[in-house]
Amino acid sequence: MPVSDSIDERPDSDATAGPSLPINELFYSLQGEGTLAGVPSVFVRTSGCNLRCWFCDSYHTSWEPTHAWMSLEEIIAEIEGHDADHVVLTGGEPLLHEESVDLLEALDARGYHTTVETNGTIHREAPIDLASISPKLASSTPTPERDPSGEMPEESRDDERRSSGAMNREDGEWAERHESERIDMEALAALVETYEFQLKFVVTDEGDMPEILELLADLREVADIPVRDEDVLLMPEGATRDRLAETRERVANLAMEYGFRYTPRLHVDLWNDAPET
Ligand SMILES: C[S@@+](CC[C@H](N)C(=O)[O-])C[C@H]1O[C@@H](n2cnc3c(N)ncnc32)[C@H](O)[C@@H]1O
Ligand SMILES: Nc1nc2[nH]cc(C(=O)O)c2c(=O)[nH]1
Ligand code: SF4
Ligand SMILES: [Mg+2]
Repeated sequence: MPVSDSIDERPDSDATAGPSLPINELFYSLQGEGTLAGVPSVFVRTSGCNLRCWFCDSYHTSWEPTHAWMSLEEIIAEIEGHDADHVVLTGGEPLLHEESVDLLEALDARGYHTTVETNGTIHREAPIDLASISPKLASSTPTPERDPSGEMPEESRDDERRSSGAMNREDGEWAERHESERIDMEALAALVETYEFQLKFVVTDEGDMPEILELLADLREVADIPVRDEDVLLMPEGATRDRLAETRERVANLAMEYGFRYTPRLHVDLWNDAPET
């Protein structure tokens, strides 16, 4: 299935109105993750993703995408309505959309610092100040066992999802495609070579570590710039406070053991899984 199938077409009436993007939410918050954690930022969340992580905390951009089409002018006007000089472009997978490049160029021209949150499978040339890359490990694959009635915390269950056509993790429909697309070493190397970057791995337990080490070894082999251990961040898996309470100390200990950084999920600590946070 082509990636664009997960997103409805741009409305005809917008065809002459210049570039637009499918926007799931746009809000002001603190950067919750990574080296810029705590920095007041405007978040622009595009809809649509080429992957389907079973744990995705942005379900309505991946498994069941919803959005409003917004022109770049409308997006920029909303961003300028907030008193921030950092913008985080996220998703879904924001680099699926070539119009994300237009948006980043417009933001750069206005002097904003831009972070792009990406799964690392797509490289585009754009004025990106920080590429926040989160390559997906095998433990993200939506196998039939990893479904909301299993490992997901109770409060993230959503009966509506089950009755909707999009709720197809149980039959493993996406497992194969996710598994084959989740790592693109060429795109990953191009991203780290082009941009200031951080590699932010979602970790549940020790079982994730061999794959991280292997991926880093492969990347260091092909990339023509150094990838330092301090560029590598371990982030506990958890879309809710309750789930993070189970994972974060274990992941913090793994960061110390392996000499990588730990990143909290400040927004989850502060606001749990509330939208627009
Ligand atoms: C929703 S994703 C959007 C950007 C891009 N698709 C990606 O995966 O990097 C934003 C960030 O949330 C992380 N994330 C998503 N669900 C998570 C969860 N349940 N626990 C921890 N991190 C999660 C992703 O790994 C990524 O770093
Ligand atoms: N506060 C806050 N910080 C974030 N950093 C990355 C996020 C994302 O979803 O990409 C995110 C988010 O959703 N909220
Ligand atoms: S790659 Fe990002 S947006 Fe896509 S399903 Fe995974 S966590 Fe969600
Ligand atoms: Mg988020």
